[in-house]
Amino acid sequence: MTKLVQVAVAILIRPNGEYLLASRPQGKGWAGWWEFPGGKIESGETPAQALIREAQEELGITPTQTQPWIKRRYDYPATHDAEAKTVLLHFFFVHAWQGALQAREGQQFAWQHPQIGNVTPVLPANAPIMQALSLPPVYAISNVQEMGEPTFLQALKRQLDQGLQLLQVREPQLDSAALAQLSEQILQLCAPYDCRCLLNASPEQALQLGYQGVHLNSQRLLAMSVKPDHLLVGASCHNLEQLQKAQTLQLDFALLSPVLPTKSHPEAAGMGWEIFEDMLNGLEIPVYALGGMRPTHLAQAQACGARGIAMQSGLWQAQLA
Ligand SMILES: Nc1nc2c([nH]c(=O)n2[C@@H]2O[C@H](COP(=O)(O)OP(=O)(O)OP(=O)(O)O)[C@@H](O)[C@H]2O)c(=O)[nH]1
Ligand SMILES: [Mg+2]
Repeated sequence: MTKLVQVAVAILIRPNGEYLLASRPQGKGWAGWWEFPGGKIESGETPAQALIREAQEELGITPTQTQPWIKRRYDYPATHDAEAKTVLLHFFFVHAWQGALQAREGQQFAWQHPQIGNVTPVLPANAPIMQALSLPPVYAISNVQEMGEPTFLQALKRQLDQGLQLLQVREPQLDSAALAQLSEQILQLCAPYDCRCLLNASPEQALQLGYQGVHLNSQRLLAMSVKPDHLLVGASCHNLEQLQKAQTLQLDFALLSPVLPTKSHPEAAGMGWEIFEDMLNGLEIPVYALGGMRPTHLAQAQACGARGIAMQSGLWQAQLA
């Protein structure tokens, strides 16, 4: 049996989503590969304590604002410069720190744009983490049906000004002419911003109306056999079977709902955070929590391993409060 190594990993992240990678120094296994700063948890240490110590030792900084994220297990084979081992990686976001970055182990640093990583090779255990980081923490869902078009468009503009980067247009009440007209307005409003829009419909409809992505409901997900080309693809899931299907198809992300009870689906009880966390354990596809979410739930969702939260009324209402 290979040994299990527990590791604390620091994702230094800037408000615009850029994150820091470092090259593994000569003399360590997998030298030259890119990784997040971090290292082995010593006996008697919590993962959060190890995170601070490793940041001080490797980077000369002290994290002041941290947030636990995904835990990930990975089996490394033996290589020319390292023995076989299984790692349990405890990823943390580090949003703020004291001190200036220093390469205390002779490593190189590279800040990465979330959608345009430009250093390779990155340690293989990190591939799903980079996929998740290419998506923003908040996924908005439109609500023209309840708010009316002018109020919704105003609220959308305010969210775009505040940095919204991912939007699902979901208006099943509209006929195709009304949907085309609304889509044109939304896409025009979003165009100057760094915000990707997905249509909740078929991939053909999404492409035809000029969207960058499609959001599949669970029925469309189950009927699909290959990921549609040329689109960012998300899917709504309500159980493990659907999550696994989304992962097998290599979709870009999934939603899992309902986590908490919600006004839009009053008949459904929420699964709660514990079951939500269990369902995400071991999955590689990025997942957003949906159902009763408000902006204040983000840290809780991420501590369960989610990429972030998806919100409909919780988002548009938050800014009116
Ligand atoms: N730091 C770090 N380690 C990672 C990442 N991804 C990943 O699989 N690992 C693995 O986790 C383990 C961390 O070990 P490390 O070499 O950084 O440990 P350390 O800083 O305590 O140094 P040491 O070698 O002096 O004990 C390695 O097996 C490494 O391959 C990552 O993004 N960052
Ligand atoms: Mg290290």
